[in-house]
Amino acid sequence: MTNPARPVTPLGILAAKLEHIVQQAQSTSLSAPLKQAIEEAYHLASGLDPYLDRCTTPESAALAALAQKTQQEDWSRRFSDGETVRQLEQEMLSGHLEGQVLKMLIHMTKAKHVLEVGMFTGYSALAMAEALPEDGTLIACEVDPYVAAFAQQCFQSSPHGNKIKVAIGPALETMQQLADARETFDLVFVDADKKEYVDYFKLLLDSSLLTPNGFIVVDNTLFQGQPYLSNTHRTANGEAIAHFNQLVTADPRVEQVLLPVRDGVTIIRRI
Ligand SMILES: C[S@@+](CC[C@H](N)C(=O)[O-])C[C@H]1O[C@@H](n2cnc3c(N)ncnc32)[C@H](O)[C@@H]1O
Repeated sequence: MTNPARPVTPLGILAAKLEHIVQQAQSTSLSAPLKQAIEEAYHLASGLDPYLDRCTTPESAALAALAQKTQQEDWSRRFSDGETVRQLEQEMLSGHLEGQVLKMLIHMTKAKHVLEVGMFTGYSALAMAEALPEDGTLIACEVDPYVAAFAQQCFQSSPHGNKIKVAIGPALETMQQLADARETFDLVFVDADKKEYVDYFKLLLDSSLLTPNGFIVVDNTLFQGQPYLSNTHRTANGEAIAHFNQLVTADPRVEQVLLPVRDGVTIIRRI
């Protein structure tokens, strides 16, 4: 049994709101041109994601299977039964478009050593591993042992799974241990606790974890639109991302671009 994912991106939320408005507008006395304009706005918003998917190289069979397995899992039950340490949800998975963006970034930068901060069921980790050379490595930080085991099982069915090493524990501790061990990474993908994003960023820039020409790629930097909406609409995570975005923008050590891919992806380069 699969459950439909709820919209968690600015575009997905906009499309869902417009769908609701289209339905409400049917039973009102709005003029026909206004009803048509509302419907056109809905199609403009709701058609984009499926079109991006269709125009993007399909995901591998291993990634498709991992996504399906994630969708079929009863995450609320796992949490209430005490199997996961926090409430996880299928919407955490990055997915086809973002996975392909990450793969392209690995190819374009010729990264060989990658660090992932926040793995969940391993979709982005496996997508990046698929783009790494045979001797490439990826260390994935994940605090939840249940989901770490879930991901490791999925990695076994891919020829690229052996490039991935999972570090179970709080990401900041793992990152500090890696820094102390003088490990370095060409690309770091940040996708764990939104309230810790500032700390991940500071540690990456203040240590030698990032190679001199390395890149930091950060997920959810549009956080459902909350950073650019009035702060009365912000959750604690939305507030944390708004603060993170401000901090990065003001940091003279880096240049960055925020791309409206899924829930926002920021690419950061140390200058
Ligand atoms: C949004 S999900 C990651 C999604 C994944 N990158 C993907 O693309 O499918 C965030 C993950 O970070 C983990 N996490 C949250 N806080 C963490 C922390 N302090 N240290 C390590 N992992 C953490 C959560 O357990 C969750 O699995």
